[in-house]
Amino acid sequence: MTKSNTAAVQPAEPAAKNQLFLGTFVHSKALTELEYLHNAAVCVDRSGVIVAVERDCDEVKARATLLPRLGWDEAEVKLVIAKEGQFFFPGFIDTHLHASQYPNVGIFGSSTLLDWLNTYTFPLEASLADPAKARRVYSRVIRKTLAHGTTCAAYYATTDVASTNLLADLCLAAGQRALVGRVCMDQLSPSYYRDSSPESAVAATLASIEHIRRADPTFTLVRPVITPRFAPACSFALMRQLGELAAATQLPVQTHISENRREVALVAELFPPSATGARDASYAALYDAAGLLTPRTILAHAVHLTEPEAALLARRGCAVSHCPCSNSALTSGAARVRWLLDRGIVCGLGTDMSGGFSPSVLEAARHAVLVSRHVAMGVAGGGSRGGDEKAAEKKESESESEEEKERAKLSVEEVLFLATRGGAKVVGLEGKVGGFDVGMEWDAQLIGLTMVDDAGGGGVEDEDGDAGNVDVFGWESWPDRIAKWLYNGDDRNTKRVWVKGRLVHERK
Ligand SMILES: Nc1nc2[nH]cnc2c(=O)[nH]1
Ligand SMILES: [Zn+2]
Repeated sequence: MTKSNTAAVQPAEPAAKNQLFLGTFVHSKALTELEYLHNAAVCVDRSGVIVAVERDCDEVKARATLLPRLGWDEAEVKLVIAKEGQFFFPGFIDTHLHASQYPNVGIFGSSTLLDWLNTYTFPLEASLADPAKARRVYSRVIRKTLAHGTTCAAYYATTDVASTNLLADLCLAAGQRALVGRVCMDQLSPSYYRDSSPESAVAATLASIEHIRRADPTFTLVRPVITPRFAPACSFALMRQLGELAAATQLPVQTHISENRREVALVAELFPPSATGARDASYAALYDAAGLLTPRTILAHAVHLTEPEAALLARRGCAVSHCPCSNSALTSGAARVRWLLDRGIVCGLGTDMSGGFSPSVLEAARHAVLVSRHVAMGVAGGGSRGGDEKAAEKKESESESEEEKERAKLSVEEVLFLATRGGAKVVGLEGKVGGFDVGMEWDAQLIGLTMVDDAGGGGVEDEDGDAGNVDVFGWESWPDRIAKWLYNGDDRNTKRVWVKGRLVHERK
């Protein structure tokens, strides 16, 4: 068994004190609805669990009635107040990103998926077998994503077990919730970056699972995730063995599906149903034949799925990670999120660094809005479809009513749902994170927007000269403020971030 190059790091300590948060809280109530709690109080106990949500409650009232009701000694309570222009929002959940590709963010030229992997991605990932480099990269990606409000991330590491384990250790130490996957791939990649057999890939996966189990025995913060890279890079024997491992361990699975048209064609060519027993030559049927479609499976992209494939995913209870920045950057196509949701498929958002060019889920959310507009405009295909298909699609989109096209558009509320509660469901944490309900854990961010003062300045927010892009003049409604944040916000607006009640990032 491969040893980690670090001693196991203990899980992050919970917050030392009970905490009282006061101010405005905004979270998703449903897919299309944000709830605004003004002058509210949220109490979070030492274990990081929300034990009370009280409306119309200022500090005086909280001290007089709320804290005594909870039996909390007020001297022992840490108080956090959102100021004017600030609000608490659930932490973001990035349902798909490659920690190992972080150094390449923004570097993709005009490549598309298959040449991008060979040119940019495999060499970088392979180089992270160097423990010092892995530590530098992984420490940075955790700090960077936390600074953007990502409280939970579904990470791909690399094929290297020691550095995969290090990523898990570093997440625990930093207090970031994470799914950490050791990447499996035994074909069609360079010889310097490939598992030598299905058995060695499974053994390496088990080694990483056992390491994470030792480091966080209850998987409270960090969980292993079984990670076949994608079908073209895995033999059917490997996919099947990983499917069996998923069944035996009940662990989550993450992989990619139908991202790019050439990839889809390659899958059909590499895996004829006669060789796999799949019901047809589709990508989804192949994964199903391997036992990889489970209610704990996260499938990134799903851009080019067919109707029967979507029905199969829905039947198996799989979730989709929509990665709009990546799909646009690599010219993969425009995923039809409304279409997926209409078919009962759970969706969340992924940055897919470094196919995606940004570590920010907020960026992914605004691109999800824009990509949905492209779907509405009938430019869903992208990539390399043939003439006949294009013509068929044109006809189809012309026959859709204006109303139907309009439905493809995602709203501000919807993409923020996908970034929080939707993502929580994708990673198996529904009811635990993603909102501010009693019984959920305090994974949250304090967002600050710049309140423009009478002289047209940015008040105290401007003191450091780096207050961000979001100016609020005071006449905006709360939905207007949220829209301004969605379209113009960045990490400068993310003032503080908590995971399970523990402060894990503070913008100085
Ligand atoms: N976007 C993306 N797609 C993939 N398909 C297989 N590997 C990858 C990857 O690293 N990124
Ligand atoms: Zn990916």
